[in-house]
Amino acid sequence: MFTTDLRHCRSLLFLPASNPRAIEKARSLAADMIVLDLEDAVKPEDKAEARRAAAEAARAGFGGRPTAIRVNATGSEPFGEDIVALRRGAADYIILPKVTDPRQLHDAGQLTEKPMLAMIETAAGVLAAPSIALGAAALIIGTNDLAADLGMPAGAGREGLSHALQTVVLAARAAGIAAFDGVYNRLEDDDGLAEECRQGRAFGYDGKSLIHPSQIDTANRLFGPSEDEVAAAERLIAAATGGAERFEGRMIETLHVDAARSVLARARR
Ligand SMILES: CC(C)(COP(=O)(O)OP(=O)(O)OC[C@H]1O[C@@H](n2cnc3c(N)ncnc32)[C@H](O)[C@@H]1OP(=O)(O)O)[C@@H](O)C(=O)NCCC(=O)NCCSC(=O)C[C@H](O)C(=O)O
Ligand SMILES: [Mg+2]
Repeated sequence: MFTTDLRHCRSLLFLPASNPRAIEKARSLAADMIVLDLEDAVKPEDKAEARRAAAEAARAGFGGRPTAIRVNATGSEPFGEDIVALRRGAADYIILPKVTDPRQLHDAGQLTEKPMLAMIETAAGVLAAPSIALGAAALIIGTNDLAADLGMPAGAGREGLSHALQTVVLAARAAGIAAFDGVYNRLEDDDGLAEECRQGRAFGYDGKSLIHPSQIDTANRLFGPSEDEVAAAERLIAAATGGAERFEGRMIETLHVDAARSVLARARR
């Protein structure tokens, strides 16, 4: 299931690899990527068993959907065992958390054959994002850790993260890779989740990290092109004759035709 183009992924469902019920449940869920977590969702005493369970779950697969394993951060005690144990396993991707320097990806790459997604979760990571992106298959912003690293008070909202949110997308696009938004923690606030998905998409993110099955439909709907967008793209392509021209009261050029074709390609996937 390996592909280097992850821009079609709208929903990345994280689950603790130490939770067998969640693993079982994930097999029937419509997330575009399943992420088995070994890092912050797993207690220290459960790390070894979670590593074993993640390898087994990836081997069994998730109905052909891409599977990633988030290992513990480089420099942490379990990191070495994680990366070595999983290097030839069945997971399609490794997710490296708290990347602050491109050398971490390079060094981890000596220990695994898997393509790696890098999580940007600290001020240092944001500032190094353009060079980190050059060695990654995608970037994921870790908004919880980042808010903590920046010293933002609990419940501060995302305004203070806007520079980082934009920087991560810029870095990903400059490197030609996908960018994924962070998680939304409030499990029972569907409107808040939808608002954050719309905001993430407006920033240019391809999809969102998720923590609960109830969040999948919203992310898939809001990160995929809507029916209105598809219809508008079809009208634009049918009307365009090349060069600058008037279309439905606005100026369009070749780049708008290319963008409309991308919308249709994304809708097809
Ligand atoms: C957040 C949770 C701890 C909530 O758990 P709980 O209240 O027990 O959930 P429910 O009772 O509503 O669950 C109903 C059923 O759904 C299954 N379930 C729950 N979550 C998941 C999931 N993520 N994937 C698959 N299935 C899931 C339950 O097993 C129930 O099934 P059943 O028993 O058969 O009915 C919990 O949702 C959870 O653990 N979520 C994931 C947490 C996680 O992975 N965290 C790491 C990623 S967060 C991140 O990356 C932050 C980043 O690092 C940053 O810094 O920002
Ligand atoms: Mg984190």
